Amino acid sequence: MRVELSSDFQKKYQKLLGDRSQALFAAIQTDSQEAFRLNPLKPNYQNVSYSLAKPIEYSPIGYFGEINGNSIDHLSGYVYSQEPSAMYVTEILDPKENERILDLCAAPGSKTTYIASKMASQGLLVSNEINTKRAKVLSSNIERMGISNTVVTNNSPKDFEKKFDNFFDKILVDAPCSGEGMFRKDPESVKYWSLDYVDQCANRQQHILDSAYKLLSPGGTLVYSTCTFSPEENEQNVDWFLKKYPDMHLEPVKKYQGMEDGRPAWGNGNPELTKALRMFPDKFNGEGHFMCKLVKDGEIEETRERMINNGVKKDDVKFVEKFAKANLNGLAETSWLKISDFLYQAASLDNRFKGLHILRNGLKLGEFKKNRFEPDIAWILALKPDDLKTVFELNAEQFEKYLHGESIILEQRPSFDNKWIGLSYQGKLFSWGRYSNQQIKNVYPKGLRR
Ligand SMILES: C[S@@+](CC[C@H](N)C(=O)[O-])C[C@H]1O[C@@H](n2cnc3c(N)ncnc32)[C@H](O)[C@@H]1O
Repeated sequence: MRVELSSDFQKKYQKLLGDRSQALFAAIQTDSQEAFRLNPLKPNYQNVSYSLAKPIEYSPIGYFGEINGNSIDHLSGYVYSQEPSAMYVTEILDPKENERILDLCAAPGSKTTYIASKMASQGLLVSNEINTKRAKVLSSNIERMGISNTVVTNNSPKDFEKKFDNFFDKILVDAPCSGEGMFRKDPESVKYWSLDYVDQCANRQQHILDSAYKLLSPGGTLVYSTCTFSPEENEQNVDWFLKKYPDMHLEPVKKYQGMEDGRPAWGNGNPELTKALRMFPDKFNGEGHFMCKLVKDGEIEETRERMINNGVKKDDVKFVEKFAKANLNGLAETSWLKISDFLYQAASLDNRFKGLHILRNGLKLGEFKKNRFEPDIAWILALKPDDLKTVFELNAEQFEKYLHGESIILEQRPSFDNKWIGLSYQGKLFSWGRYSNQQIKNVYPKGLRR
């Protein structure tokens, strides 16, 4: 599909880029780059049905290629579709186990799920999204990838300021932007573009950056990224930020083939801006992006958590222990949290979260029903086959049926008789099944059925 570039856009970039602008406009008319990531949180995570012949050099888990949203690899959270340029943002952030990380503009979750996969279920990741509909998509992507150390919130960045000042070791601001770098991937986005829209985006980004500064610990790292070319939203905003907050400085980032320096001339002549990074699709094998790493002076300080009561009663524990004894090979020590009838393996019991709109705190384990406990899909997606007493491998026909919402009738009496079993296809756990009388009842959530 041809991307209709407006004359304002063309004039602007002819002025900024001179002759090179023609190469950029031509690149915008070519096909976008498809790529995907593997998920190291899963057992045998490289065992996928997609070709790994074209690795992305700057991402140890990234590959060129297209994936199918209905494949078992996708449904079981073994793969995540992400265009290649965007992958480098998380590599720059360099998340580590046991850090406290905030992703302020996180939906639909491609960078957050990458961050979590590098944290190996340790530490705390807060994934925030201001838009409620998008926050729900974020939450379900986090669930699919089997992530347990994340609190998903649906708030404005400002809402965090009072309670989380100087709290986070690392913050990602993957800002809402004018999206010029995504024109060829999403030609519809051209319709929203105007010179005024760029200015509005730049202004909104400054507000988000103001919040991010307050939430960042001394010694902490802030990664700022956009998928747009405009100087106003990139170099000019970074220059504005550095001037407003003199205890912040830019750190250089490694540049691979086709990645370019930020442009001082586009940011009031600030020479530091060469440390930022640009990707233009005429030189780089991915969509248009800008990213940079900003560090706050000082040392990271330990902050004590202020714990809340987890709401779990003695009887609740009994029900869960009974469930685990019948269906699991043990129950790990964990921080439980009960919210109404739902039980979570909490990512955080810190009372700083009080007052925020939380969609998910850690791993949703299940629900207390009358005199019993029923496990949630999120739990199975985070479990490994060895954690379960019974894993039942479906054949292709059974798998299709189960995805449609049908129950599975077994021809013979199986060797197990416990009620809650893990269902796998091609060796990948993707759902619970409820067994009784030679039948596996369908408990695949209605919203996920195909
Ligand atoms: C570029 S997208 C984030 C993409 C995401 N990081 C990912 O990798 O999947 C920017 C997000 O910022 C959100 N947003 C819009 N206005 C915002 C605001 N004022 N403050 C914070 N986030 C905002 C949008 O809803 C959108 O989901």
